Amino acid sequence: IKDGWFREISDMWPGQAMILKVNQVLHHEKSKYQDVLVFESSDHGTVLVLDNVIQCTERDEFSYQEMITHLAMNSHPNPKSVLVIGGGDGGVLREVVKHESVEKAILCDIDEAVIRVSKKYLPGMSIGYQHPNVDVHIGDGFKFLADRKNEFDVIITDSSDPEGPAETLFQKPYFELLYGALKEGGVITTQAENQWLHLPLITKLKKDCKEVFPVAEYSYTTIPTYPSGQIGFMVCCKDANRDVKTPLRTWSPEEEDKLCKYYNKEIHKASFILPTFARKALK
Ligand SMILES: NCCCN[C@H]1CC[C@H](N)CC1
Repeated sequence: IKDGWFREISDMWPGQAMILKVNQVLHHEKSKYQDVLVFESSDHGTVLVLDNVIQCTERDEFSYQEMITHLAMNSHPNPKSVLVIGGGDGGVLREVVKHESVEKAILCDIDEAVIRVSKKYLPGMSIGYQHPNVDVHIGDGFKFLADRKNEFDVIITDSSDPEGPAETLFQKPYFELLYGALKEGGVITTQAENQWLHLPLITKLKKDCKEVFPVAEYSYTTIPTYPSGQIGFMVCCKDANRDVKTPLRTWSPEEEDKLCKYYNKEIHKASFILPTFARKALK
């Protein structure tokens, strides 16, 4: 932070940077895995930063948390057991428990510091931890999945970027673990980066997913404070006949307005419509 501004400079988005005005730093520590920073911004609420990369801001986190969750949950007929890998801020859990069908939701994040700090400084997201059907596991998602077979209806990988603790969550062996941990008809979503910045990575990601899952589609949402203002998801299903681009289950318009600020059944479908340059690369 210099002259009251935070700059998100990284070689993952060369030559550009999001810059946010800082009112005050609330917390800063070196955890076992990464640098953890929380600051009060002038216009985006409280901001969580890991290794100098913006993870979420109170102003726009709902876009990402709702889409990565409901794209998966509404592509499953009756999701009862759900696993979140990463997601330490609690926002995805908050979205998962909006579905009454959920009997058990487990969150597995490698870094206890992110959970501890989110509970203290991000109450609007960490509210997800308060639900009675939620269990928290501190550990490497890769190891957690290794001995879980045929257990989950939905697995959401809410990860940071490939540079850092989440590196293995973008590789094919991880998708094979996900496949094994899913029950029949299971659905996954993963954080799948930005089509303007990471198209080669997304192309490889989709190729790897298609070698493991019969259905694998890229979807994206708009989110002002992520690099280039949007982020994508890989949506995969074990059932070759499942059309993940159309929600299987929908809330009524009134319920949609009550439950979500971004996700709705139209944007579920629209999120898979890609610009030609991305559609060609991801064919
Ligand atoms: N629950 C928030 C997870 C954060 N997701 C990522 C953070 C880093 C970004 N460059 C990409 C999304």
